[in-house]
Amino acid sequence: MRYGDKVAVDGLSLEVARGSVTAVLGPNGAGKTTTLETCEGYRKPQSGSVRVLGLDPQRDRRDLLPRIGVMLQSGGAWSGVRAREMLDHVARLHAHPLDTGMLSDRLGLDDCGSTPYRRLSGGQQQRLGLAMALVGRPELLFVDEPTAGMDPAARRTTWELLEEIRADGVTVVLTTHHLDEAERLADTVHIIDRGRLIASGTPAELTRGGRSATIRLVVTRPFPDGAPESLRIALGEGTEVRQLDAVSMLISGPADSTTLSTVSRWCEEHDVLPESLSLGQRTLEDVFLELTGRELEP
Ligand SMILES: Nc1ncnc2c1ncn2[C@@H]1O[C@H](COP(=O)(O)OP(=O)(O)OP(=O)(O)O)[C@@H](O)[C@H]1O
Repeated sequence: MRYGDKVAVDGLSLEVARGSVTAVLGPNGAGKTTTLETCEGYRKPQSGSVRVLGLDPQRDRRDLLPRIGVMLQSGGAWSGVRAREMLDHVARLHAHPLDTGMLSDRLGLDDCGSTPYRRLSGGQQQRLGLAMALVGRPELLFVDEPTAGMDPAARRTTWELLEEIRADGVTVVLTTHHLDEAERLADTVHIIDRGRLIASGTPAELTRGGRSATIRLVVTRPFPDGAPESLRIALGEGTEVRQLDAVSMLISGPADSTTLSTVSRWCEEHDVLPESLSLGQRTLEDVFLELTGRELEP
């Protein structure tokens, strides 16, 4: 997919299993929305092919639309329409809609049902978007950044709702640049960067093994000056040391037993008393860093 000279999605190839939750994870501008919009039939790829529920999203649009739910990243409602009116309107477009009262209640939209769309908070607009995508009982749900702009409570409710939807057998494809969201919700994660697929697998497969380990060191009183540099020298080539605050550091280095013992010896030599020294599991952030040399959420 290109916009003029700009190649937004480049030779990306992925499959989504029915009944699964798939996360397309990547930084801003990676091509996530373009990928979704191509699957939804809003964009025509210049090359390659897309099949959704066995149908061509462009050619078979009329047959596909009643079977999918789409939550756009923003918009999707007229600015003056009241939240509940919009949801009821979308429900009437479907043959067997869900009960809109139940959906409003479940998504915490009852309090703002008579508020015009443009006056809803970002999180409320997101929740209304999700309700609109769900009301037609889709077989397949596309959600673009489902929890962007939501407070922590609304995020949790949305995650629970998406888990319930999966339990009902609905296939979910979501985009996110939040690692915790992908780790919590997805059966399969596709990491994309600059329009290309750079890794795919279950969160466990992607974070297992690898070349690096993450060690978190928390000490009882502030580190001496130059501590990160001195620790990096002690650990040698291929190790990164990041000071998080006055008393904690994050060390990413080779996944072998000597790394931990070197850190503990360095503490002893520098009269630093560890409060905790823990070897952490690799996260999707580490995977992204390893593959691209950049951080996913700077
Ligand atoms: N309509 C457009 N015209 C020109 N360039 C575009 C257009 N839409 C997207 N792009 C460019 O294509 C690339 C991919 O954009 P896309 O919106 O698909 O990324 P994204 O991963 O969804 O990002 P975000 O997380 O910020 O939403 C970006 O470089 C973006 O600037």
